[in-house]
Amino acid sequence: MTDTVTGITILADSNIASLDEFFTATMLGQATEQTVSIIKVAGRDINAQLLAELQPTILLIRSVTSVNEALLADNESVEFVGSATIGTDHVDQDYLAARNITFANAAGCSKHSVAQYVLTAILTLRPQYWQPSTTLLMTSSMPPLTLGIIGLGNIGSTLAQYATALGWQVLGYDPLLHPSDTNNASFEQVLSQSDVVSLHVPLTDKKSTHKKAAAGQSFQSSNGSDYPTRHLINAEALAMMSPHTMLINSARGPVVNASDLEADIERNERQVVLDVFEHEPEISEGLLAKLAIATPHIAGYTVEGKLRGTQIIYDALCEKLAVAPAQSMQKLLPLNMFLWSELKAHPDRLIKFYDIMQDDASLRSQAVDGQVNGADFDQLRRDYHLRREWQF
Ligand SMILES: NC(=O)C1=CN([C@@H]2O[C@H](COP(=O)(O)OP(=O)(O)OC[C@H]3O[C@@H](n4cnc5c(N)ncnc54)[C@H](O)[C@@H]3O)[C@@H](O)[C@H]2O)C=CC1
Ligand SMILES: O=C(O)C(=O)[C@H](O)COP(=O)(O)O
Repeated sequence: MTDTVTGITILADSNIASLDEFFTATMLGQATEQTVSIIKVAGRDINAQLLAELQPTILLIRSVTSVNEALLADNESVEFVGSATIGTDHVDQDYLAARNITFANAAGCSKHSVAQYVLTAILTLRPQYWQPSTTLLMTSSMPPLTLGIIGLGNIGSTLAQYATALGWQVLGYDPLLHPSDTNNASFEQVLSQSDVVSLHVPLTDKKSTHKKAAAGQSFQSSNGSDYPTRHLINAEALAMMSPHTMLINSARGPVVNASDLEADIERNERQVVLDVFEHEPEISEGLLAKLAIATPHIAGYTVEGKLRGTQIIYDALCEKLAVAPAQSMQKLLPLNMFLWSELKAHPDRLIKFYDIMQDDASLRSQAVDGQVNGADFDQLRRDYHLRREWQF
Protein backbone atom coordinates (compact mmCIF):
# COMPACT_ATOMS: atom_id res chain seq x y z
CA MET A 1 0.00 0.00 0.00
CA THR A 2 1.28 3.49 -0.73
CA ASP A 3 -0.03 5.04 2.49
CA THR A 4 2.64 3.68 4.84
CA VAL A 5 3.83 7.13 5.95
CA THR A 6 0.56 9.02 6.44
CA GLY A 7 -1.53 6.06 7.59
CA ILE A 8 -4.54 4.32 6.17
CA THR A 9 -7.93 5.89 5.54
CA ILE A 10 -10.83 3.49 5.32
CA LEU A 11 -14.23 4.55 4.02
CA ALA A 12 -16.80 1.97 5.13
CA ASP A 13 -20.51 1.27 4.94
CA SER A 14 -21.71 1.72 8.53
CA ASN A 15 -23.89 -1.40 8.13
CA ILE A 16 -20.79 -3.65 8.11
CA ALA A 17 -20.66 -5.59 11.39
CA SER A 18 -17.96 -4.94 14.02
CA LEU A 19 -15.89 -2.46 11.96
CA ASP A 20 -14.26 -1.09 15.12
CA GLU A 21 -13.20 -4.52 16.29
CA PHE A 22 -11.51 -5.47 13.01
CA PHE A 23 -10.16 -2.36 11.31
CA THR A 24 -7.79 -0.80 13.85
CA ALA A 25 -4.06 -0.15 13.51
CA THR A 26 -3.32 -3.07 15.84
CA MET A 27 -5.60 -5.50 14.05
CA LEU A 28 -4.12 -4.45 10.71
CA GLY A 29 -0.58 -5.04 11.97
CA GLN A 30 0.47 -1.40 11.65
CA ALA A 31 3.39 0.09 13.56
CA THR A 32 2.37 2.15 16.62
CA GLU A 33 3.09 5.52 14.96
CA GLN A 34 0.77 4.68 12.08
CA THR A 35 -2.84 5.78 12.07
CA VAL A 36 -5.81 3.93 10.70
CA SER A 37 -8.84 6.18 10.37
CA ILE A 38 -12.18 4.68 9.62
CA ILE A 39 -15.02 6.81 8.32
CA LYS A 40 -18.44 5.18 8.43
CA VAL A 41 -21.30 6.32 6.25
CA ALA A 42 -24.53 4.83 4.95
CA GLY A 43 -23.70 2.68 1.92
CA ARG A 44 -26.03 4.63 -0.37
CA ASP A 45 -24.17 7.85 0.52
CA ILE A 46 -20.82 6.62 -0.78
CA ASN A 47 -20.29 8.57 -4.01
CA ALA A 48 -17.55 10.05 -6.18
CA GLN A 49 -17.72 13.41 -4.36
CA LEU A 50 -17.19 11.78 -0.96
CA LEU A 51 -14.25 9.82 -2.35
CA ALA A 52 -12.74 13.05 -3.70
CA GLU A 53 -13.10 14.68 -0.25
CA LEU A 54 -11.77 11.79 1.83
CA GLN A 55 -9.24 10.17 -0.53
CA PRO A 56 -9.57 6.74 1.12
CA THR A 57 -7.07 3.97 0.38
CA ILE A 58 -9.60 1.33 1.31
CA LEU A 59 -13.27 1.11 0.49
CA LEU A 60 -15.45 -1.35 2.43
CA ILE A 61 -18.96 -1.79 1.12
CA ARG A 62 -22.06 -3.95 1.21
CA SER A 63 -24.55 -4.56 -1.58
CA VAL A 64 -26.07 -1.08 -1.81
CA THR A 65 -22.98 0.73 -3.11
CA SER A 66 -22.28 0.46 -6.83
CA VAL A 67 -18.56 0.35 -7.48
CA ASN A 68 -17.75 1.09 -11.09
CA GLU A 69 -16.25 3.61 -13.47
CA ALA A 70 -18.78 6.27 -12.47
CA LEU A 71 -17.61 6.05 -8.84
CA LEU A 72 -13.88 5.70 -9.44
CA ALA A 73 -12.98 7.38 -12.74
CA ASP A 74 -11.65 10.53 -11.02
CA ASN A 75 -10.22 8.76 -7.99
CA GLU A 76 -6.64 7.62 -7.61
CA SER A 77 -6.50 6.85 -3.90
CA VAL A 78 -8.47 3.58 -3.64
CA GLU A 79 -6.25 0.48 -3.72
CA PHE A 80 -8.54 -2.10 -2.13
CA VAL A 81 -12.30 -2.66 -2.30
CA GLY A 82 -13.88 -5.20 0.05
CA SER A 83 -17.58 -6.11 -0.13
CA ALA A 84 -18.82 -7.92 2.98
CA THR A 85 -21.40 -9.68 0.82
CA ILE A 86 -21.74 -12.82 -1.26
CA GLY A 87 -23.32 -11.05 -4.23
CA THR A 88 -21.06 -8.99 -6.48
CA ASP A 89 -23.53 -7.62 -9.04
CA HIS A 90 -22.97 -4.11 -7.61
CA VAL A 91 -19.23 -4.26 -8.42
CA ASP A 92 -17.63 -3.99 -11.83
CA GLN A 93 -14.78 -6.35 -11.07
CA ASP A 94 -13.24 -6.11 -14.52
CA TYR A 95 -13.05 -2.34 -14.20
CA LEU A 96 -11.30 -2.74 -10.83
CA ALA A 97 -8.87 -5.26 -12.34
CA ALA A 98 -8.16 -2.90 -15.24
CA ARG A 99 -7.39 -0.19 -12.66
CA ASN A 100 -5.23 -2.59 -10.62
CA ILE A 101 -7.49 -2.19 -7.58
CA THR A 102 -7.68 -5.34 -5.44
CA PHE A 103 -11.18 -6.67 -4.87
CA ALA A 104 -12.49 -9.18 -2.33
CA ASN A 105 -16.00 -10.31 -1.52
CA ALA A 106 -17.29 -12.60 1.23
CA ALA A 107 -18.19 -15.75 -0.74
CA GLY A 108 -20.30 -18.16 1.27
CA CYS A 109 -20.42 -15.97 4.40
CA SER A 110 -24.15 -16.37 5.01
CA LYS A 111 -24.88 -19.63 3.19
CA HIS A 112 -26.35 -21.32 6.28
CA SER A 113 -28.34 -18.21 7.24
CA VAL A 114 -30.00 -17.98 3.83
CA ALA A 115 -30.64 -21.74 3.66
CA GLN A 116 -32.21 -21.56 7.15
CA TYR A 117 -34.35 -18.61 6.04
CA VAL A 118 -35.69 -20.67 3.12
CA LEU A 119 -36.40 -23.70 5.32
CA THR A 120 -38.20 -21.50 7.80
CA ALA A 121 -40.34 -19.93 5.08
CA ILE A 122 -41.34 -23.33 3.70
CA LEU A 123 -42.06 -24.88 7.10
CA THR A 124 -43.99 -21.83 8.30
CA LEU A 125 -46.27 -21.91 5.26
CA ARG A 126 -46.44 -25.71 4.89
CA PRO A 127 -45.75 -27.25 8.32
CA GLN A 128 -47.04 -30.62 7.11
CA TYR A 129 -43.67 -31.16 5.42
CA TRP A 130 -41.70 -31.69 8.64
CA GLN A 131 -40.47 -35.18 7.90
CA PRO A 132 -37.05 -35.92 9.38
CA SER A 133 -35.67 -38.79 7.27
CA THR A 134 -35.55 -41.21 10.21
CA THR A 135 -39.34 -41.19 10.64
CA LEU A 136 -40.20 -40.85 6.99
CA LEU A 137 -40.40 -44.51 6.04
CA MET A 138 -42.16 -45.59 9.22
CA THR A 139 -44.95 -43.08 9.67
CA SER A 140 -45.67 -40.89 6.72
CA SER A 141 -48.21 -41.60 4.06
CA MET A 142 -47.76 -38.16 2.48
CA PRO A 143 -45.13 -37.97 -0.29
CA PRO A 144 -42.13 -35.89 0.74
CA LEU A 145 -41.80 -32.34 -0.48
CA THR A 146 -39.98 -31.86 -3.77
CA LEU A 147 -37.73 -28.83 -3.46
CA GLY A 148 -36.53 -27.24 -6.69
CA ILE A 149 -33.28 -25.31 -6.33
CA ILE A 150 -32.08 -23.04 -9.11
CA GLY A 151 -28.37 -22.32 -8.62
CA LEU A 152 -26.38 -24.92 -6.68
CA GLY A 153 -23.42 -22.87 -5.43
CA ASN A 154 -22.74 -22.20 -1.76
CA ILE A 155 -26.32 -21.43 -0.73
CA GLY A 156 -28.16 -23.78 -3.08
CA SER A 157 -25.98 -26.77 -2.15
CA THR A 158 -26.27 -25.98 1.58
CA LEU A 159 -30.05 -25.81 1.24
CA ALA A 160 -29.98 -29.17 -0.59
CA GLN A 161 -28.18 -30.71 2.42
CA TYR A 162 -30.86 -29.46 4.85
CA ALA A 163 -33.59 -30.68 2.49
CA THR A 164 -32.06 -34.14 2.30
CA ALA A 165 -31.79 -34.24 6.11
CA LEU A 166 -35.55 -33.63 6.22
CA GLY A 167 -36.23 -36.45 3.78
CA TRP A 168 -37.22 -34.14 0.92
CA GLN A 169 -36.53 -34.77 -2.76
CA VAL A 170 -34.25 -32.24 -4.40
CA LEU A 171 -34.51 -31.23 -8.04
CA GLY A 172 -31.62 -28.92 -8.88
CA TYR A 173 -30.60 -26.92 -11.94
CA ASP A 174 -27.23 -25.26 -12.44
CA PRO A 175 -25.96 -25.18 -16.04
CA LEU A 176 -22.50 -24.01 -14.94
CA LEU A 177 -21.79 -27.08 -12.78
CA HIS A 178 -21.35 -30.76 -13.67
CA PRO A 179 -24.39 -33.03 -13.25
CA SER A 180 -24.59 -34.57 -9.75
CA ASP A 181 -27.05 -36.07 -7.25
CA THR A 182 -28.54 -32.61 -6.79
CA ASN A 183 -27.73 -31.02 -10.17
CA ASN A 184 -30.12 -33.50 -11.66
CA ALA A 185 -32.80 -31.69 -13.68
CA SER A 186 -33.48 -29.20 -16.45
CA PHE A 187 -34.82 -25.70 -15.79
CA GLU A 188 -38.22 -26.82 -17.10
CA GLN A 189 -38.25 -29.94 -14.89
CA VAL A 190 -37.44 -27.94 -11.77
CA LEU A 191 -40.23 -25.49 -12.49
CA SER A 192 -42.87 -28.02 -13.50
CA GLN A 193 -42.16 -30.81 -10.98
CA SER A 194 -41.39 -29.05 -7.68
CA ASP A 195 -43.67 -28.20 -4.75
CA VAL A 196 -41.38 -25.30 -3.90
CA VAL A 197 -38.86 -23.51 -6.14
CA SER A 198 -36.09 -21.52 -4.46
CA LEU A 199 -33.73 -19.23 -6.39
CA HIS A 200 -30.02 -19.06 -5.52
CA VAL A 201 -28.36 -17.52 -8.56
CA PRO A 202 -26.27 -14.36 -8.87
CA LEU A 203 -27.77 -11.46 -10.82
CA THR A 204 -26.20 -11.54 -14.28
CA ASP A 205 -26.88 -10.10 -17.72
CA LYS A 206 -26.21 -11.35 -21.23
CA LYS A 207 -22.51 -11.48 -22.08
CA SER A 208 -21.86 -8.70 -24.53
CA THR A 209 -21.09 -5.20 -23.35
CA HIS A 210 -17.59 -4.12 -24.08
CA LYS A 211 -16.65 -1.05 -22.09
CA LYS A 212 -13.66 1.25 -21.91
CA ALA A 213 -11.52 1.30 -18.76
CA ALA A 214 -10.04 4.56 -17.48
CA ALA A 215 -6.72 3.69 -19.07
CA GLY A 216 -8.44 3.28 -22.43
CA GLN A 217 -8.37 -0.49 -22.87
CA SER A 218 -11.52 -2.40 -23.68
CA PHE A 219 -12.98 -4.92 -21.24
CA GLN A 220 -16.14 -6.92 -20.73
CA SER A 221 -18.59 -6.19 -17.93
CA SER A 222 -17.98 -8.77 -15.17
CA ASN A 223 -21.69 -9.42 -14.78
CA GLY A 224 -22.05 -10.96 -18.25
CA SER A 225 -23.02 -14.64 -18.43
CA ASP A 226 -23.94 -17.24 -21.04
CA TYR A 227 -26.79 -18.10 -18.65
CA PRO A 228 -28.07 -14.65 -17.65
CA THR A 229 -30.42 -14.54 -14.67
CA ARG A 230 -32.08 -11.12 -15.01
CA HIS A 231 -35.79 -11.93 -15.41
CA LEU A 232 -34.99 -15.67 -15.43
CA ILE A 233 -38.40 -16.00 -13.80
CA ASN A 234 -40.80 -14.27 -16.17
CA ALA A 235 -44.30 -14.97 -17.48
CA GLU A 236 -43.04 -17.91 -19.55
CA ALA A 237 -41.26 -19.54 -16.61
CA LEU A 238 -44.18 -18.92 -14.26
CA ALA A 239 -46.52 -20.57 -16.77
CA MET A 240 -44.49 -23.79 -16.38
CA MET A 241 -45.20 -23.87 -12.64
CA SER A 242 -48.31 -25.45 -11.15
CA PRO A 243 -50.39 -22.94 -9.14
CA HIS A 244 -49.63 -25.15 -6.11
CA THR A 245 -45.86 -24.51 -6.44
CA MET A 246 -44.44 -22.00 -4.00
CA LEU A 247 -41.77 -19.58 -5.28
CA ILE A 248 -39.05 -18.19 -3.00
CA ASN A 249 -36.62 -15.48 -4.08
CA SER A 250 -33.81 -14.64 -1.67
CA ALA A 251 -31.22 -14.12 -4.44
CA ARG A 252 -31.60 -10.73 -6.15
CA GLY A 253 -34.83 -8.89 -6.95
CA PRO A 254 -34.42 -8.54 -10.73
CA VAL A 255 -34.04 -12.33 -11.14
CA VAL A 256 -37.87 -12.24 -11.07
CA ASN A 257 -39.91 -9.96 -13.32
CA ALA A 258 -42.08 -8.21 -10.71
CA SER A 259 -45.00 -7.32 -12.98
CA ASP A 260 -45.16 -10.85 -14.43
CA LEU A 261 -45.09 -12.18 -10.87
CA GLU A 262 -47.94 -9.93 -9.75
CA ALA A 263 -50.08 -11.07 -12.68
CA ASP A 264 -49.23 -14.70 -11.92
CA ILE A 265 -50.20 -14.39 -8.24
CA GLU A 266 -53.47 -12.77 -9.20
CA ARG A 267 -54.21 -15.55 -11.66
CA ASN A 268 -52.99 -18.54 -9.65
CA GLU A 269 -53.02 -17.41 -6.01
CA ARG A 270 -49.45 -18.73 -5.85
CA GLN A 271 -47.67 -18.66 -2.49
CA VAL A 272 -44.67 -16.39 -3.02
CA VAL A 273 -41.94 -15.48 -0.54
CA LEU A 274 -39.71 -12.53 -1.35
CA ASP A 275 -36.71 -11.29 0.58
CA VAL A 276 -35.51 -9.26 -2.41
CA PHE A 277 -37.45 -7.04 -4.80
CA GLU A 278 -36.98 -5.95 -8.37
CA HIS A 279 -37.19 -2.25 -7.48
CA GLU A 280 -35.53 -2.50 -4.06
CA PRO A 281 -35.36 -0.60 -1.78
CA GLU A 282 -38.81 0.45 -3.01
CA ILE A 283 -41.54 -2.18 -3.10
CA SER A 284 -44.02 -1.59 -5.87
CA GLU A 285 -47.55 -0.75 -4.97
CA GLY A 286 -49.80 -3.78 -4.87
CA LEU A 287 -47.05 -6.42 -4.75
CA LEU A 288 -46.64 -6.58 -0.97
CA ALA A 289 -50.29 -7.43 -0.34
CA LYS A 290 -50.04 -10.38 -2.72
CA LEU A 291 -47.06 -12.04 -1.02
CA ALA A 292 -47.31 -14.91 1.46
CA ILE A 293 -44.14 -13.71 3.21
CA ALA A 294 -42.16 -10.54 2.57
CA THR A 295 -38.95 -9.54 4.34
CA PRO A 296 -36.54 -6.63 3.79
CA HIS A 297 -33.48 -8.40 2.30
CA ILE A 298 -32.43 -9.95 5.59
CA ALA A 299 -32.17 -13.64 4.68
CA GLY A 300 -28.42 -13.52 5.37
CA TYR A 301 -28.69 -11.23 8.40
CA THR A 302 -27.60 -13.40 11.29
CA VAL A 303 -24.92 -12.40 13.78
CA GLU A 304 -22.76 -15.15 12.31
CA GLY A 305 -23.47 -14.32 8.65
CA LYS A 306 -22.65 -10.63 9.04
CA LEU A 307 -19.55 -11.19 11.19
CA ARG A 308 -18.25 -13.83 8.77
CA GLY A 309 -18.66 -11.26 5.98
CA THR A 310 -16.49 -8.81 7.90
CA GLN A 311 -13.93 -11.50 8.77
CA ILE A 312 -13.51 -12.54 5.14
CA ILE A 313 -12.83 -9.03 3.83
CA TYR A 314 -10.60 -8.30 6.85
CA ASP A 315 -8.53 -11.43 6.07
CA ALA A 316 -8.27 -10.32 2.42
CA LEU A 317 -7.11 -6.86 3.46
CA CYS A 318 -4.50 -8.38 5.78
CA GLU A 319 -3.23 -10.40 2.83
CA LYS A 320 -3.02 -7.24 0.74
CA LEU A 321 -1.10 -5.53 3.55
CA ALA A 322 1.08 -8.65 3.96
CA VAL A 323 0.27 -8.93 7.68
CA ALA A 324 -1.11 -11.87 9.66
CA PRO A 325 -4.77 -11.51 10.69
CA ALA A 326 -4.99 -10.73 14.42
CA GLN A 327 -8.75 -10.60 14.90
CA SER A 328 -11.15 -13.51 14.79
CA MET A 329 -14.95 -13.49 14.79
CA GLN A 330 -14.93 -16.43 17.22
CA LYS A 331 -13.72 -14.01 19.92
CA LEU A 332 -16.66 -11.70 19.26
CA LEU A 333 -19.53 -14.17 18.98
CA PRO A 334 -21.95 -14.45 21.89
CA LEU A 335 -22.88 -17.97 23.04
CA ASN A 336 -25.17 -19.73 20.57
CA MET A 337 -27.81 -22.15 21.89
CA PHE A 338 -29.68 -22.72 18.62
CA LEU A 339 -28.99 -26.32 17.64
CA TRP A 340 -30.25 -27.78 14.34
CA SER A 341 -30.48 -31.22 16.03
CA GLU A 342 -32.89 -29.76 18.61
CA LEU A 343 -35.05 -28.14 15.95
CA LYS A 344 -35.18 -31.31 13.86
CA ALA A 345 -36.37 -33.26 16.90
CA HIS A 346 -38.85 -30.54 18.00
CA PRO A 347 -40.35 -28.85 14.92
CA ASP A 348 -42.83 -27.03 17.17
CA ARG A 349 -39.89 -24.87 18.35
CA LEU A 350 -39.36 -23.32 14.89
CA ILE A 351 -40.84 -19.99 15.94
CA LYS A 352 -38.29 -19.79 18.77
CA PHE A 353 -35.46 -20.47 16.33
CA TYR A 354 -36.66 -17.94 13.76
CA ASP A 355 -39.98 -16.11 13.80
CA ILE A 356 -40.06 -15.17 10.13
CA MET A 357 -43.62 -13.79 10.41
CA GLN A 358 -42.31 -11.13 12.77
CA ASP A 359 -39.93 -9.93 10.05
CA ASP A 360 -42.84 -10.02 7.62
CA ALA A 361 -45.01 -7.98 10.01
CA SER A 362 -42.26 -5.36 10.52
CA LEU A 363 -42.00 -4.81 6.78
CA ARG A 364 -45.77 -4.61 6.27
CA SER A 365 -46.06 -2.14 9.16
CA GLN A 366 -44.00 0.34 7.07
CA ALA A 367 -46.43 0.23 4.14
CA VAL A 368 -48.33 3.39 3.29
CA ASP A 369 -51.06 2.93 0.68
CA GLY A 370 -49.64 -0.52 -0.06
CA GLN A 371 -46.12 0.80 -0.73
CA VAL A 372 -42.90 0.74 1.27
CA ASN A 373 -40.49 3.55 0.53
CA GLY A 374 -36.74 3.06 0.21
CA ALA A 375 -35.76 4.92 3.38
CA ASP A 376 -38.08 2.78 5.52
CA PHE A 377 -36.85 -0.41 3.86
CA ASP A 378 -33.23 0.58 4.54
CA GLN A 379 -33.99 1.53 8.13
CA LEU A 380 -35.52 -1.89 8.83
CA ARG A 381 -32.29 -3.46 7.61
CA ARG A 382 -30.08 -1.08 9.60
CA ASP A 383 -32.05 -1.72 12.81
CA TYR A 384 -32.50 -5.47 12.22
CA HIS A 385 -32.38 -7.55 15.39
CA LEU A 386 -29.79 -9.97 13.92
CA ARG A 387 -30.95 -13.51 14.52
CA ARG A 388 -28.65 -16.46 15.26
CA GLU A 389 -27.49 -19.15 12.84
CA TRP A 390 -28.47 -22.69 13.85
CA GLN A 391 -25.43 -24.73 14.85
CA PHE A 392 -24.53 -28.38 14.25
N1 LIG B 1 -31.02 -12.30 0.51
C1 LIG B 1 -29.83 -12.27 1.06
O1 LIG B 1 -29.67 -11.81 2.17
C2 LIG B 1 -28.66 -12.84 0.33
C3 LIG B 1 -28.68 -13.03 -1.03
N2 LIG B 1 -27.59 -13.57 -1.68
C4 LIG B 1 -27.67 -13.79 -3.13
O2 LIG B 1 -27.60 -15.20 -3.38
C5 LIG B 1 -26.82 -15.41 -4.54
C6 LIG B 1 -26.27 -16.83 -4.53
O3 LIG B 1 -25.34 -16.99 -3.47
P1 LIG B 1 -24.30 -18.22 -3.43
O4 LIG B 1 -24.99 -19.49 -3.56
O5 LIG B 1 -23.45 -18.03 -2.25
O6 LIG B 1 -23.46 -17.93 -4.74
P2 LIG B 1 -22.53 -18.93 -5.54
O7 LIG B 1 -21.75 -18.10 -6.49
O8 LIG B 1 -21.81 -19.83 -4.60
O9 LIG B 1 -23.56 -19.82 -6.37
C7 LIG B 1 -24.37 -19.33 -7.40
C8 LIG B 1 -24.65 -20.50 -8.34
O10 LIG B 1 -25.58 -20.06 -9.34
C9 LIG B 1 -25.22 -20.72 -10.55
N3 LIG B 1 -25.83 -20.05 -11.69
C10 LIG B 1 -25.41 -18.95 -12.35
N4 LIG B 1 -26.26 -18.65 -13.35
C11 LIG B 1 -27.24 -19.59 -13.33
C12 LIG B 1 -28.42 -19.81 -14.10
N5 LIG B 1 -28.75 -19.04 -15.15
N6 LIG B 1 -29.21 -20.86 -13.74
C13 LIG B 1 -28.91 -21.68 -12.71
N7 LIG B 1 -27.78 -21.53 -11.97
C14 LIG B 1 -26.97 -20.48 -12.26
C15 LIG B 1 -23.72 -20.70 -10.55
O11 LIG B 1 -23.19 -21.69 -11.43
C16 LIG B 1 -23.39 -20.97 -9.09
O12 LIG B 1 -23.17 -22.35 -8.85
C17 LIG B 1 -25.75 -14.31 -4.46
O13 LIG B 1 -25.19 -14.03 -5.71
C18 LIG B 1 -26.52 -13.15 -3.89
O14 LIG B 1 -27.00 -12.35 -4.92
C19 LIG B 1 -26.49 -13.93 -0.98
C20 LIG B 1 -26.42 -13.76 0.38
C21 LIG B 1 -27.48 -13.17 1.14
O1 LIG C 1 -24.37 -11.14 0.82
C1 LIG C 1 -25.20 -10.74 -0.03
O2 LIG C 1 -25.06 -10.90 -1.24
C2 LIG C 1 -26.40 -10.05 0.42
O3 LIG C 1 -27.39 -9.99 -0.24
C3 LIG C 1 -26.31 -9.41 1.73
O4 LIG C 1 -26.47 -10.26 2.80
C4 LIG C 1 -27.30 -8.30 1.79
O5 LIG C 1 -26.92 -7.40 2.71
P1 LIG C 1 -26.41 -5.89 2.39
O6 LIG C 1 -25.11 -6.01 1.76
O7 LIG C 1 -27.37 -5.27 1.44
O8 LIG C 1 -26.37 -5.32 3.73
